[in-house]
Amino acid sequence: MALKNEYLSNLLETVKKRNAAEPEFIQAVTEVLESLEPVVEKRPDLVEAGVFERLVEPERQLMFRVPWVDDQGKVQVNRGFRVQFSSAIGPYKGGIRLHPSVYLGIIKFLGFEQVLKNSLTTLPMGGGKGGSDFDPKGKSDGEIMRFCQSFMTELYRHIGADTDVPAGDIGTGAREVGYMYGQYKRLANEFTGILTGKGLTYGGSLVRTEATGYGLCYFTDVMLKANGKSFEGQTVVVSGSGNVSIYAVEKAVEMGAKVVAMSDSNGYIHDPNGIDLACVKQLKEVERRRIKDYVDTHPGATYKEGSTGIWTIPCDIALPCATQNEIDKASAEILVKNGCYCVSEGANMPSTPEAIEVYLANGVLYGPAKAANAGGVATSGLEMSQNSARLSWTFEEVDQKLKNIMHNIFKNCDETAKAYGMEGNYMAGANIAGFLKVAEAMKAQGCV
Ligand SMILES: NC(=O)C1=CN([C@@H]2O[C@H](COP(=O)(O)OP(=O)(O)OC[C@H]3O[C@@H](n4cnc5c(N)ncnc54)[C@H](OP(=O)(O)O)[C@@H]3O)[C@@H](O)[C@H]2O)C=CC1
Ligand SMILES: O=C(O)CCC(=O)C(=O)O
Repeated sequence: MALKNEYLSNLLETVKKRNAAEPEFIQAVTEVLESLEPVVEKRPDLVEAGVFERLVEPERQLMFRVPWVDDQGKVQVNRGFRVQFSSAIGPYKGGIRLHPSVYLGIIKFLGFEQVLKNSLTTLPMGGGKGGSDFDPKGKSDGEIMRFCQSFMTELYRHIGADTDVPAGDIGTGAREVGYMYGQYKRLANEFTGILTGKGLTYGGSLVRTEATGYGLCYFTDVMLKANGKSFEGQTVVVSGSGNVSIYAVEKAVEMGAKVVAMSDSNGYIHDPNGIDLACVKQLKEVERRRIKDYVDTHPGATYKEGSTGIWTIPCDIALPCATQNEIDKASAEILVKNGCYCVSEGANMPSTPEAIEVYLANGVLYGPAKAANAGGVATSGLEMSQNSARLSWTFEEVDQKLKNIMHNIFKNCDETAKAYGMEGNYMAGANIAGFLKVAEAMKAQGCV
């Protein structure tokens, strides 16, 4: 879809020129600017205040050397990033991705998405993202610890409980957060909530581990019900087998669905009897093995190489929970042909623009990532509140708050889409609603 509004079209051209080598960032900005066309018509005051130009330029981008020593005594050097995108509505907030594909463009697209996502949660959090091209796969515990300590040795001077609060993302789980927290504490000589996703023994929140996957299902459930459907008795495919995927499967099954497939970056398993989640948890969370090992103990299941083949498995509901652009146009068409009527995104930007066009053209219920996967960062916000108040809420308390937040996000996306004449287009609703809160704050705070 080409931008019709000349002002936004010119702005997008500038973004493309300035960030020419960052296709993921351009993709994320293009989608949002397309959704914001009706806002430009209605809100000339925001154009006057230069909000749109400022929204697409990060407040600060940090890049740094991360030297560490491997188990052979050899010095290794990785590149670290933190993009502090927007502090309009609160301290920068967003995860840290450790994956060999990480470069500035990936961190910028994730930081940009995070600004609008965090706004949708209604909690006071700005947007940021960090990471490194470090590959945790195959590394020993000692190597992971030395890397995390070195990463934090530079990052610590840029973050703080009221400045910037990182968390986990791909490749960064409880173990990595623990090592980073320990190093921060040692360098800063203070025990404050500068990271979320912490262990329960040192300031973490109950439900944070489950939050993104559970939140995805709470959002999807309310979206389905608003359209006369539910998870009950439905066949579901969930890509990935990491943190988001595992807890999305757990909650979808609890809500009555049958999940028949999961994947990792090497391939996917299909278990027509329903995935045995206890086995996946043991393989992935405890033993850190590959998903293909599942079939060794489940003869009724099959394994195939190549992660995108998972979308050829017939399903009613697809929950992409692995990585960006994992569903392209061809995969989206296969999903629709096989009867899939709902795609709800646990991963960040897992659908290409062409795939989204296929969903919208075929009336697929589409839950966009920045709304559907906001439960993780929302619960991080709840962890920050508990840390500030120096108390801990029960599992039930946090879970209920998470559920309320996800239901409100859906309501906000739904009502905003209707108000702008795009009923049922939750992507437009999410982009506009997320933007408006940030935009009002930016306007109120002047040209900064
Ligand atoms: N953790 C959180 O709270 C939140 C995460 N997200 C998003 O959810 C997604 C998953 O994150 P999370 O579960 O935390 O990460 P994990 O590292 O726990 O798991 C990632 C999963 O995705 C797979 N994967 C990663 N890269 C690729 C790739 N290029 N192709 C195919 N599969 C891949 C991994 O397989 P393998 O093991 O082979 O690499 C693994 O199964 C990401 O997009 C993340 O940004 C969004 C909101 C919050
Ligand atoms: O919990 C957080 O702060 C970050 C979660 C995250 O990285 C995301 O929402 O993509």
